[in-house]
This record gives sequence, structure tokens and C-alpha cells, in this order.
Amino acid sequence: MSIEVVRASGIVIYRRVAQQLEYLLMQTAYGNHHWTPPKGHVDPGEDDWQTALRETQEEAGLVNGEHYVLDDDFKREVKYIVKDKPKVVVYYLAELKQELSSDKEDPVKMSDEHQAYKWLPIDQAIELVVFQTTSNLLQECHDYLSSN
Ligand SMILES: Nc1ncnc2c1ncn2[C@@H]1O[C@H](COP(=O)(O)OP(=O)(O)OP(=O)(O)OP(=O)(O)OC[C@H]2O[C@@H](n3cnc4c(N)ncnc43)[C@H](O)[C@@H]2O)[C@@H](O)[C@H]1O
Repeated sequence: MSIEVVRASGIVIYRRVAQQLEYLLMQTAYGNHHWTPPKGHVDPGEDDWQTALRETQEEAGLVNGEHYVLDDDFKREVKYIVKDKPKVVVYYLAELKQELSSDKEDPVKMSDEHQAYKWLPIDQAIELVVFQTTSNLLQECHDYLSSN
């Protein structure tokens, strides 16, 4: 018998403010109000890439090309257990366009699924997400961007 794996996908979006990288985190309006990058379940007939773009638009109001530029080379998986089922979240990486990278021009528009969002430097972002696997993902993004 095969084990059912819950699959989701999303995008780690960062912006550059005064030479510093800030990462977008969103807080759920439900459950334990945890913080993650925009992401969601892969719907039937979708691939990870389509889901990531759709969920980012639905949850943050951000559109590929209009608001952010995706990194072609970065793709990582975060794995954990939710309600006894394994879950895999595929994350892509994207930079918010420079002309939108200030609080004044901030284009993020939340849906009802979230109650707050923040752009945070890496140390604060890692502290807020709490979960080790998601913290590791953010650190990996940061190391990748710092070395490029
Ligand atoms: N409790 C609830 N009450 C009401 N409606 C709810 C609900 N949970 C989900 N929904 C509904 O489901 C929809 C979400 O669908 P989607 O938006 O499509 O999917 P998702 O981001 O993957 O959902 P979720 O927030 O549950 O996932 P996560 O893995 O972060 O989180 C799932 C669990 O894993 C935990 N978790 C997150 N990241 C983790 C990690 N890295 N390691 C271990 N646990 C982690 C979270 O704290 C959380 O407990 C919402 O519209 C909402 O209506």
C-alpha cells in the first residue's frame, strides 16, 4: 500500500532594501497562526510550478514578471509530517522588483487566509517561522543569495 503524501508548493520572495535582504513571511488566519512564505496545496492537474505561481498570486497578490523575477536555478523541498501524513513543500526563489522594494511601494495584498505579513531580515525571519525545516530553507536561500 502506498503512503499518501500531501504536496504543496510556494515561493520564497525576497527584496533588497539598503543592501539588506528581506524575506516575505505570511501568518495564517487559522490554526496556530504560523508564519511561512506564500504556498499552498497542489491542485489536481497542476504541477509544482503552476501551484507556486497561483498560490503566490492568491495569497500575496504578487504576479510573476509584474512584481517579481524568479531564480531559474533554485528549487528546494521541505518535508514534515502533518496529521500523521508526510507533507512535501516545493519552494522556488524570487526577487521582488527593485522599484517595488520599499514599504511605500509594497505591492503585497493578503487574502482572507492570512492575518499579517512581514518583510524580515534573515535572523528575524528564521526566528519567526519556528519550524527547523523551514528555518533551514530560509538559511539556504540566504546563503545561496549571499554567495551569488
Ligand atoms: N487549522 C485549520 N483551521 C482552519 N482551516 C485550516 C486549518 N488548516 C488549514 N486550513 C485551511 O486550509 C487552507 C490552506 O490551504 P493551502 O493554502 O492550499 O495549503 P497550505 O499552505 O499547505 O496549508 P497549511 O497552512 O495547512 O499548511 P502548513 O504545512 O503550513 O501547516 C500545516 C500544519 O503544519 C505545521 N507546520 C508548518 N510548517 C511546518 C514545518 N516546517 N515543520 C513541521 N510542522 C509544520 C503548521 O503549524 C500546521 O499545524 C486554508 O485556506 C484553510 O482554510
